[in-house]
Amino acid sequence: MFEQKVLSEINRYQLIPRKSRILVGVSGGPDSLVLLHFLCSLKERLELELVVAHVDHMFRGEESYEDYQFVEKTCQEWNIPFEGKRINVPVYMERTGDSSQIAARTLRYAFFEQVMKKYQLSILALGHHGDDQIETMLMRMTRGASGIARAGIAVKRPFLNGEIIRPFLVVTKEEIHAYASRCKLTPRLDPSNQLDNYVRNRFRHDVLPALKRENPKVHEHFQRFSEELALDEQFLQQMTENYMEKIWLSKTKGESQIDLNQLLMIPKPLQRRAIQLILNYLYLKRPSSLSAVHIDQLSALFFNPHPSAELHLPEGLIAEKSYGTCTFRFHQKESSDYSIIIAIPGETLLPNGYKIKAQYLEETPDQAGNHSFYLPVHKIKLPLIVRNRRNGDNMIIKGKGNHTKKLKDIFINEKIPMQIRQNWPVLIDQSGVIVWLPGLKKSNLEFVDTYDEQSFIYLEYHKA
Ligand SMILES: Nc1ncnc2c1ncn2[C@@H]1O[C@H](COP(=O)(O)OP(=O)(O)OP(=O)(O)O)[C@@H](O)[C@H]1O
Repeated sequence: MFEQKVLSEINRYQLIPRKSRILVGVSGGPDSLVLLHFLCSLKERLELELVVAHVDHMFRGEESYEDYQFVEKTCQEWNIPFEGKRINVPVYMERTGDSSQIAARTLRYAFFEQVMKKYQLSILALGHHGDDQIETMLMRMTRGASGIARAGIAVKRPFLNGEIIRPFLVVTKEEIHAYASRCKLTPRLDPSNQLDNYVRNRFRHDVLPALKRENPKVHEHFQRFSEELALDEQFLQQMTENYMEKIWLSKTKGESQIDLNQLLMIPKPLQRRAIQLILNYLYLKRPSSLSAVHIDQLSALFFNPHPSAELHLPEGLIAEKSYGTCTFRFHQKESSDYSIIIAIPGETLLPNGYKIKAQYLEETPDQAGNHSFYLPVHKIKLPLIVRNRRNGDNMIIKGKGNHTKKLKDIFINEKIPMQIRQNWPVLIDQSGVIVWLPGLKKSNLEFVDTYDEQSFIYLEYHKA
């Protein structure tokens, strides 16, 4: 039974203590409308205080405003305080360059925060369910996530002074729909959920049905895997931290040093995590500019039998190995040559005072101008690297005929002054193919007009 399943999940994780003050995020769709209905049924017994928040992201004109009015009216009928906001997400996307999903999420959570403070609520309840969990985990693993990033959506996690809870992860979409029709609820349906141009929807329509045919309770196994993985990761992280005191020889702002023998002595699965912690410390507030490639490069340096070697990392960080120690220091290069791995997602600062912002996109993008670039992941070999120009550089220009052009000629045609050319960023992939001359010319690798691409990297070039 639906109710029993959800109640035992609530008890198991102690999601809703008696007298909880809860904000329910209600889009008007089946999941969150059923969640609200279900929580209302517990209201008296658990002496709950419920408030509803709804955000109209203004993606679908009047139709999305009808969702707003629907949720507002339902709350009036069910006698629950309602807080709604219409936010022009498309305008925000234009200003920040964020994808529609990231922008909508950021603004929605900001509004949730506001309402929770206003009513002094400590719990935010959301309607994610078991199918969402499977899709999320498959998408993350397909994209190559590692460590804790492979775990799915948490049943409960800290938020503000309280928690976000998701009591429906234990049930499927079908079970929610059955509850809705049993209780004669008439939720709104978001047409974007039916479209096939989001990666998530492709997993939903193509992959999920096959898994459910194999085992209708597959969501329970994914849920268990996610929870076990999160616990294992937490434990391994704690173990790694316990070793760090022995690994660090000195930690100062200018220069830090580690004991390589100590690092190589700890269990192998912890070594990678220790390197991650070292890099997090060295880069202070910049962990987003780090990628798995840097960890690979560092462990290659540490494990290399040669007693001394040097590795140049982003933002001028140099790792210098000498026998049993490795010293890290930041250094401004005298030579004007540079070569930096692009952080995805993240922002990479360039020596010419600009930056490249990169993120993965799930939906099929629109065309971009000269300061942004949509790169289908399957067309290149990661990592992406930005470097200055080298003798003999040439690229295949996007456009009629896809002809090859020397960078030298592009700079001359575009009248770029000599002294600026040397520092101009050139984006290449791992095999050295020139992908983009940011702000100047695009290669033929940019997404053109096919709608069946899997996943994109969206790059933007701005002043830092
Ligand atoms: N516009 C919104 N306003 C308020 N809460 C929202 C909104 N969009 C999503 N939520 C909350 O976040 C949860 C997950 O959102 P998501 O978009 O992944 O699910 P959904 O399939 O649209 O769910 P639903 O069937 O409730 O519309 C929803 O169940 C709901 O609790």
